[in-house]
Amino acid sequence: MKLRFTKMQGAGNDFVVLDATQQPMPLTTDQLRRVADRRFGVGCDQILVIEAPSSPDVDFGYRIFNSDGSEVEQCGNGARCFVRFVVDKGLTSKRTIRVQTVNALLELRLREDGRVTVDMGAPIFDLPRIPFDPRGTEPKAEHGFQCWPLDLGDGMTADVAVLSMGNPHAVQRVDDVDQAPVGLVGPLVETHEAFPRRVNAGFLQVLSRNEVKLRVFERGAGETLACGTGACAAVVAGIRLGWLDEAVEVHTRGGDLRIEWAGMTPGGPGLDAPVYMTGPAQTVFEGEIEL
Ligand SMILES: N[C@@H](CCC[C@H](N)C(=O)O)C(=O)O
Repeated sequence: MKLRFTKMQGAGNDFVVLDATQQPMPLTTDQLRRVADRRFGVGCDQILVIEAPSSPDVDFGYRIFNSDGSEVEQCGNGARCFVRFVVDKGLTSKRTIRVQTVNALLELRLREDGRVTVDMGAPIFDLPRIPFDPRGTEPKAEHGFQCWPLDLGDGMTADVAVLSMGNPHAVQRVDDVDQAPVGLVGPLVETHEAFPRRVNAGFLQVLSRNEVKLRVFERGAGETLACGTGACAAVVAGIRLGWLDEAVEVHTRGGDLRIEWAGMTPGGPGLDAPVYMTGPAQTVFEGEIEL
């Protein structure tokens, strides 16, 4: 089977985008892994499949697969590439687009400057919905929000704030993100037994109340140059813990993202406020692969 694809990137988080709006594209886990493989395939962190809408309330369906072939609920950088793709391919003339993921409805807006703003919806703090099972551990509370001490074995521990942006995140604060042992600690957090569906592990360095550096060891993909939902989760956690203000520039290894959340703003909408993410989205090349 020949598969036409578009290679895209958003802040260095890279994607193979497949247009399944005309006909379904049911790829097996092995085929997804092959496409994502950087030596034997095209190479990417995630595969995005764009589908016809399942209801009149949305413009498109959108499925996301990690490079290990697992299907996931949400992908922030991917959502921005999604908009660029459907606009550039002429699949829509709209500039505000509604898409259905496996568990959420997203609203995406292509801006005049070419960047994309995504309404990522409200963060989820309810532990079973993340899902996170503290297994009897007591949390440490700061400003009414909690960090959970995870035992990582061999004398290692990590204090993580846990939340979902549609997909699960565990965020830990570090003094210097460039020196943080992301490759060692990331997989231990990702597969920790407290997270029954694994988790994305974020490492957050706070530079000021409006500026942070972030690295994320992603569930099912390893460390990526940027993670959009990871940036949303890290900023929301930082705001809830009293470290950050409402609008934050997030510097990742692949580029910058702007995250805004008014969930703790006095007189604001409260914890159900949506998170807004703005950042770049670019096509890199197009091609065909024989599977
Ligand atoms: N790169 C993404 C997140 C992709 C999914 C994630 N690895 C998961 O398993 O939840 C982003 O930009 O949000």
